[in-house]
Amino acid sequence: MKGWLARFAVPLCLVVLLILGCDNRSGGQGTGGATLSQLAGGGSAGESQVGWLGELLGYVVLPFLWEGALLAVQISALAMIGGVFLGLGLALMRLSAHAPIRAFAWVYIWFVRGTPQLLQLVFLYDALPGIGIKLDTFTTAVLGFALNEAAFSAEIIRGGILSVNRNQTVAAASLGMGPLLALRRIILPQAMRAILPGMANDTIGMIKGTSIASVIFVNELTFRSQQIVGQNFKFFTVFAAAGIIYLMLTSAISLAQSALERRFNHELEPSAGSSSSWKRFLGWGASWLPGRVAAKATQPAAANASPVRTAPRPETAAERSAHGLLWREHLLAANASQDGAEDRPFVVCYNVCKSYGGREVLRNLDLTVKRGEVVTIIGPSGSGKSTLLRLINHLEHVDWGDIKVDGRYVGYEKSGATMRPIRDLAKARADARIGMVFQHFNLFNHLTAVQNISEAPIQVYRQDPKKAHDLALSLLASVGLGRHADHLPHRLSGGQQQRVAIARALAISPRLMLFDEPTSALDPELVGEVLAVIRRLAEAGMTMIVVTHEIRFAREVADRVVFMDEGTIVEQGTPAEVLDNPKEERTQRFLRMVEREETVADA
Ligand SMILES: Nc1ncnc2c1ncn2[C@@H]1O[C@H](COP(=O)(O)OP(=O)(O)OP(=O)(O)O)[C@@H](O)[C@H]1O
Repeated sequence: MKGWLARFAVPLCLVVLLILGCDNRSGGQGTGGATLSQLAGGGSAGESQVGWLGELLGYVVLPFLWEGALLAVQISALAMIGGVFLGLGLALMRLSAHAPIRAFAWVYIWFVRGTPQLLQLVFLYDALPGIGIKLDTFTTAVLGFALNEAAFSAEIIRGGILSVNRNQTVAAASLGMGPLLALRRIILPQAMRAILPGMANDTIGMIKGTSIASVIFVNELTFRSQQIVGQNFKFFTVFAAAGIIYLMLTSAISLAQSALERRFNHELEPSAGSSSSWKRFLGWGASWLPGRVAAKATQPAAANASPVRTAPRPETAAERSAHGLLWREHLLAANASQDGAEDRPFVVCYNVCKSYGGREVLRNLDLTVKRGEVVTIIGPSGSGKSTLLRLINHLEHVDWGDIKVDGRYVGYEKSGATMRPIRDLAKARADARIGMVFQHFNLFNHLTAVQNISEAPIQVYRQDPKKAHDLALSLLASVGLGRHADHLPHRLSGGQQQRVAIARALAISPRLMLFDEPTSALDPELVGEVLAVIRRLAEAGMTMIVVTHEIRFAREVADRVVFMDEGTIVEQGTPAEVLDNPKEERTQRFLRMVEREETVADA
């Protein structure tokens, strides 16, 4: 109730005062309104006994004013649509990697935001005929408002896009999504929550701002009010009526905003919260505050859901065998096209160099991985392990050297001694079918577990949605999360999220799986459930490169352990060779340090 009062008491008081003030200032004579036809026809206000409220309502329902309001709405709607599309283009230009494109968008936004809209309208109205373009006043107004809106919405959209974690784009790219697909399916739906309030503000501002179109003789609501006032001099009553009409129009925008915010609230699951847009607008039901919405959202479903941090139910032998079969089937499908090249090294990195801002991160690195081999990479922080994985999947360009997966470059063409990225990098990544699992899971926050998994098969690989959905459900079951199919990522524990991320990578039928410290962001009690899934993948014969700090795990699953330091491979061999009898002093020092840490953790 308090919140309701705080939100609406002040505006309501202002409206009441305005109405009372109108009555007093219009003479307080208790005069009634003129008949509508008199007003519309320009006749003087007739006297009646309906009182000030009746007079005000008379103006509010006046078709002459509503026609003007309709014009204002038409101009705003068309200009808003044009402005948003142009604004999206400008926002993307502002985020472009090419400086001239960024500069062009910046100058446009700077110029349009820095000059009064009134001047822009008058300029368009007077200057365009000078170059042979003659537009009517309505079209000029729509064009003027759209061009102006584009500059403002560009910055709102850019802000929304920037508010989405960059890891979402990286995860989309790793699944073979191109920049536009990732923007449409992953980034914009998440950015909408940040974009909507600003856009609603702009739309409301534009509906009110259409009044300045009267300078080029657009006959909209304010202009029409002025016409009536010019004939009956009832300034306050007529303008108060116009104000009420504006308020009704802008309230409709607020309602639409409320409904859209609900639609794009990825913390709110479909089953949670049933309050309508009206209730939300009025402050009843779910709160406008995201925190409270989220809290409310989780309550009803929580009763049915299992507690988030449960120990995984041990898998039965039958389940294990069924999941093993599913994964083997998956592997066979992915490898079907390969033409008897079993003996060829599957991943070949040769003389790979990578620097960031002059700092060498990988130095002349050579690594080969055989088909079906499990290679774990260990090494101190900053030694370039994650960078190597990102280069193999071409999430980053190599500076020098060669990387081939199954005998092919992933999105490069060779030019002399250097590799040049090709134009359709997304397609190359999709064709390579390299599944990647990240340290911080990078699940798409607005999609449920099952949607996260089926997104790439449907959108990138054009699989039948029903089949993709069924496969996603089986993969979820295979990682022990069958009951969590419809849960959004924030409802899952870290271990569960990571298992969904593994299932998502498996859904693209990968021929190679890259794991980038898959357990290092997890609480110790959740590590086991993720390692169990990776272990089963290894048993199924998946080729894998796993960057990890889990030495015990590396010892258990790896065919080969690679120790990296300062951007190069210091030592590699079987787990027994590298972990039990390391030759290099640097490896020995690292393992002693890890052992100390593990002892402390175990204690
Ligand atoms: N995009 C980037 N821009 C600039 N520097 C980067 C970038 N990515 C990585 N680096 C730097 O490259 C070095 C190697 O990073 P990388 O993440 O590959 O190391 P790592 O061995 O995986 O470390 P950790 O185990 O801590 O994840 C680090 O010093 C890091 O700061």
